[in-house]
Amino acid sequence: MRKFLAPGLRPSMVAASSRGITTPSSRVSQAASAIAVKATTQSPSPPTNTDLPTISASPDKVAVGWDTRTWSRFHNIWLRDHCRCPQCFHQITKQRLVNTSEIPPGISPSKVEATENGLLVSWPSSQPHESLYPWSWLRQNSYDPQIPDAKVPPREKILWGSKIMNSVPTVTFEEAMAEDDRGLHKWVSNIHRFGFCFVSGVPPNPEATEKLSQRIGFIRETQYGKFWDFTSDLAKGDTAYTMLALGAHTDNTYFTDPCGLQLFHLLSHTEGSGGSTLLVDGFYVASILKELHPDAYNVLSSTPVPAHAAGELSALYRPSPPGGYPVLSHDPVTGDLSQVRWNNDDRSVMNHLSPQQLEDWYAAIRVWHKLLTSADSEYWVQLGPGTAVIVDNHRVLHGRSAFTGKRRMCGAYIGVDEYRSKLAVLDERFSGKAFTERSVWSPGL
Ligand SMILES: C[N+](C)(C)CCCC[C@H](N)C(=O)O
Ligand SMILES: O=C(O)CCC(=O)C(=O)O
Repeated sequence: MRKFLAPGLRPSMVAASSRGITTPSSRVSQAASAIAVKATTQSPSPPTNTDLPTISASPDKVAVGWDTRTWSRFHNIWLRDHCRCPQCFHQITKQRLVNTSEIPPGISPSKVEATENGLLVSWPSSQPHESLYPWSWLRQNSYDPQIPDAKVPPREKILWGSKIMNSVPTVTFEEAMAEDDRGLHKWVSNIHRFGFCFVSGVPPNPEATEKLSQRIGFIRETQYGKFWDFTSDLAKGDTAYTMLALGAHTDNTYFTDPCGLQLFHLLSHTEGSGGSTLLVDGFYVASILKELHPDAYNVLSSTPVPAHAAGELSALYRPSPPGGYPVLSHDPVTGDLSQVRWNNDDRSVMNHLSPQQLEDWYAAIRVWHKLLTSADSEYWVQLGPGTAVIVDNHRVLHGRSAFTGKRRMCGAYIGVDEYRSKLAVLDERFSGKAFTERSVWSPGL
């Protein structure tokens, strides 16, 4: 099979062989080995489907040619660090065993070979060591360059405004509780896609509601307790325990790690009216803000906002660092919006900005608030016994109208990592392929 060098690679110190490339275990002078490889000038024929990828070794990298246009380059140290053999990677715990700091910085394979099962790399050492990397795993984890179409596609999010009322995501209590977890997968998939989901047919009691909450993950205990069952008696030092209206907000802005999900189930409301529930898709509103008011979007994405929970003498919560976090946070890798944090009632004194920053921030939150409270953004719904709603507290804001009478609400927080873990586990199980055990090559490990 013809050998050719990856674009941008110098004739490497390799001796081509029929099935692989044998590199001297220690570095030899360039002149002595460059003749070992005849750099081809013709454009190489693209590997057909039956062909194995083409490989090429340079002093510090191994290149893999997927086709004539797509080459990936992997640092030798990266390859050695990512060996997944039983000596280097615990096959059950999926934890790295190799001591990365002991990998020689200038490590170079003694041999690299394209095999049916993947890239086979032999490492020079007192005990010969071989690493095999499946082709699909290498392509999926290619970083030089990134190969987007090889990656697991991200789950779709559907952004919504008030018109969501015409087709609200719902599962039944029976589905969510079913032991085969298919209904649970449907429930958490809806939460991820829409940022909220109703559950109908919930027995109107706290016990069933708590069991429902625990289907996703263990309940996150806070200063408000574990599973909460509350009314307007200021049992806790927070306006949620009053009859006051609450504007669209996300909870726990005073925590470093705001809860991931919040479940609400209105158990009863007698001798009065009001108390409607407000839902707003913060990602939808942020997308409009970004489009129409990019400067304001940037201000809300970069200005830290301090917050506190100080209503209980036994607790005084502030996030770490105390300056807080911006209203809009982004994934540092993809740049995508990752979290909305907004609770104007729980915001602390703004004493950390310059006069200009302060003016810019107030102007930005004015625009933000206008969009949040527009008829196009707000989805109002009257909850009642039997219908619970769960909300992605990192995306969807919630609130309520003022009310009179006796109103009893119960629910719980679930941590964001518990929620994301459950979704990932259910995605594994219901991915369509037979899933018996998690592979050391599972995406993202
Ligand atoms: C949910 N529960 C009634 C227990 C507490 C509500 C706490 C609300 C708080 N102001 C926040 O935004 O986090
Ligand atoms: O009472 C309600 O309907 C919602 C209360 C609330 O916003 C909260 O607990 O965070």
